[in-house]
Amino acid sequence: MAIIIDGKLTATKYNNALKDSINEMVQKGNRQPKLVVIQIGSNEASSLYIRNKKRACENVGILFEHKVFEESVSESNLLDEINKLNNDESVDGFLVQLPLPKNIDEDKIINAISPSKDADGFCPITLGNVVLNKSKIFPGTPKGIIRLLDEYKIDVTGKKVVVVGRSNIVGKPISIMLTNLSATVTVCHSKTVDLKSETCKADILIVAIGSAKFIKEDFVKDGAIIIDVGTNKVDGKFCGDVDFESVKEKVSAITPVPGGVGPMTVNSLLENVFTLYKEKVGN
Ligand SMILES: Nc1nc(=O)c2c([nH]1)NC[C@@H]1CN(c3ccc(C(=O)N[C@@H](CCC(=O)O)C(=O)O)cc3)C=[N+]21
Repeated sequence: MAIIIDGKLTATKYNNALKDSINEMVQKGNRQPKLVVIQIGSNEASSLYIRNKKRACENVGILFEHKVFEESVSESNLLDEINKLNNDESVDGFLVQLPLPKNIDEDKIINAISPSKDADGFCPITLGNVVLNKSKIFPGTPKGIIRLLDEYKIDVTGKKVVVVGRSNIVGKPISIMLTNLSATVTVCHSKTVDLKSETCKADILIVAIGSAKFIKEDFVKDGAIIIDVGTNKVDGKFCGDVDFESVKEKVSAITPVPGGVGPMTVNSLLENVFTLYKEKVGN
């Protein structure tokens, strides 16, 4: 039976350490850090994730503001709001919850976020610095995955890592961050010719495609480590991109859904806010 990599426990541990660091800053007379989350429309999954972010912020002592816009909001109104937040000194970081309505250009919105306020780590300057291995801010899910591997003493140096999915927020940045950590990384996607032959070579398999239980036992190598980024809802219950029941006897370690990567994503967001905050208030 595989080791279950406990993201919930690990996130709680890091959140508690962060809470202490924030407390220390406030004891020294600094203001509290502040995060603003912009939501457009009322997508059910987004509302749930935002609730989790809010709860986590309140637990560690980060002020949280939730700004909700109608589904019909114009791109220019949204850009005005982003501009206001870029210039609001009481705000350390903000993010625009994805996905956005079809009439809004996601690139344009993310591009408008100042790198000094980029809590998600999605803006082009931040991602450029990630590529160059000189960033202090990282996209939440990739950062959370690397922390989780570290917590479980899984050294990636020289390991064969296969990433399935090439999104801007998970697949691409995690493949670059692991390359910077000296892993040998293969990125697979919908046009990969023989996916199974690639995933079966992985010492560490990271799956971020958003397709419920897509990876079955015949896609994994004996003893592999599986990181499941998927958060799919099936019959009202969360499940990952990996068929947990199918692979669990074959692999050496696996992240569950829920309770795996998700809570680490939220912890990383809070860490990013604290990093941005320290750059503003000093140490
Ligand atoms: N601008 C932006 N930034 C994001 O960081 C962002 C986004 N858009 N759009 C959607 C994805 C998805 N995401 C998750 C956050 C928390 C959980 C999470 O807390 N998951 C729990 C399950 C939920 C629960 O049980 O409460 C878990 O896996 O244990 C999952 C996924 C952030 N995302």
